[in-house]
Amino acid sequence: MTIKIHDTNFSGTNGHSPMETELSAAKAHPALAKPLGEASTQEIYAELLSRLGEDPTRDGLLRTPERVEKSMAFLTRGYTQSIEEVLHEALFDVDYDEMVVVKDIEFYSLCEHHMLPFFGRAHVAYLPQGKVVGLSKIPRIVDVFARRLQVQERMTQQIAEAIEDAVHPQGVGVVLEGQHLCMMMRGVEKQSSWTTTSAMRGVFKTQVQTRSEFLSLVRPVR
Ligand SMILES: Nc1nc2c(ncn2[C@@H]2O[C@H](COP(=O)(O)OP(=O)(O)OP(=O)(O)O)[C@@H](O)[C@H]2O)c(=O)[nH]1
Ligand SMILES: [Zn+2]
Repeated sequence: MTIKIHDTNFSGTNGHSPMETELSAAKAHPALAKPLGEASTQEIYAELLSRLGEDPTRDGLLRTPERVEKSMAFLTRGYTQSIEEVLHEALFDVDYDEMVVVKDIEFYSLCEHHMLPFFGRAHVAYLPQGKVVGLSKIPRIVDVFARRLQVQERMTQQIAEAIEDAVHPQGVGVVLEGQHLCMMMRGVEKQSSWTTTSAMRGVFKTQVQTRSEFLSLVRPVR
């Protein structure tokens, strides 16, 4: 099964800034009957292990809260990064007006509904008009948005917006193909379904030929 969602029009902004994240984290969640007070993140993970029926004091689990805290910080490090930092001024004035395509960029993200991984490949293209971006910065932009709690549609749009804002090209095309563990190891338990999302901007939206060239170059296989 493949779900294709094209030109989705999510109103999401460019993710949350660290400041916004702090603010929203400070609000009490309805599931929290009592404030957690001074509990540290590691204490909360230890408590979680206990509530799952485990013994957090057994040898194998003793350092698990510490490891999970570190691992979650890595998996969500996009909240502490900005596109400006990542670009690091790697924008160059180059007189090249043919399509630039970086395809098969692997990504790993976490779905915001279950906090389970979804992962796959991103294909990114743009048609410059006087400015190009350092090639490595394109996968870096993908990672800034992947390393947050996401839905695939919003992530697709955020990547397109970031490229658009950085190089003001004639157009941008982004296709993401992902597999969601929340649909594989739980829930509907479908092992072979891939979700394809796309965001087409500028001439990638208005010119069928440009869009077709992009899609034929990336040839999503599924
Ligand atoms: N559109 C979209 N949906 C997603 C994404 N990741 C996970 N989901 C879906 O989010 C939905 C959450 O649905 P709910 O009914 O609230 O949660 P649930 O009971 O756990 O749903 P099931 O997964 O069907 O068991 C599910 O349909 C997931 O497949 C994503 O990136 N985009
Ligand atoms: Zn999910």
